[in-house]
Amino acid sequence: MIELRHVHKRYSQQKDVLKNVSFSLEKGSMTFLTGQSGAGKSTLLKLIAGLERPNKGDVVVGGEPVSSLKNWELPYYRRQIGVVFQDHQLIEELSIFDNVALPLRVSGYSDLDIQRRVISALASVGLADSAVNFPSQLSGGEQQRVGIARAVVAKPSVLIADEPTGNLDPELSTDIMGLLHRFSQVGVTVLIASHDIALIEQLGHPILHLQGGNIR
Ligand SMILES: Nc1ncnc2c1ncn2[C@@H]1O[C@H](COP(=O)(O)OP(=O)(O)OP(=O)(O)O)[C@@H](O)[C@H]1O
Repeated sequence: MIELRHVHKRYSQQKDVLKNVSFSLEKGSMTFLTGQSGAGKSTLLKLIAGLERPNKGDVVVGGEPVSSLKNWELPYYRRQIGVVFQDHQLIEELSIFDNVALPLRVSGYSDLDIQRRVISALASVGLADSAVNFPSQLSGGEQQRVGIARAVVAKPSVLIADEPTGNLDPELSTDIMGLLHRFSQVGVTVLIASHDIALIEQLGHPILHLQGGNIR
């Protein structure tokens, strides 16, 4: 489902961030990505999301050669990728409903479709009753759930999360990881960058460790 073949990445004149990285992830798998600060975790996620291009090698997602898509093709490709950030990046002035609806509105979905999908996405993260609230009325863990609802509302085939529990306490972190796992169980391929070694070792999913530009 996600395959990296001999991927190299460097930014401008810097040293290589990723050197000859190859791996593949099955559809419906859940995998963690670890590594020290600066190891290249976010860079690797951005390559999969089509937000950066490799200098060498191929990134293939769902059979699509992402690294060779033309710039005008990338926005269409990105619609199948859900992204969850550490700082959930909700818009304070918009209701929870409107925050989750945003990617659908940008993609031109009908109002009826938006209504149906947003309520279903909020229900999938246990927040169907919070649609009319605003972000500041929710706890940190609930706000992160809204971020996940927004990431899955367009039914992506891939969900990538960059430190999704970085600002949460251990109990809420376990909840969020459990929620992400539920999406993998219905066929979404999930890749999560995390520093939280203790938590991810306890969860028992495969771990890719980035060190010195390679997967160890
Ligand atoms: N847009 C950019 N331009 C130049 N250098 C960059 C850019 N993005 C990242 N880098 C550099 O690439 C390296 C890897 O960064 P990246 O953010 O991928 O690491 P990370 O493992 O996600 O780190 P952290 O855990 O601190 O978020 C770092 O040295 C960083 O400074």
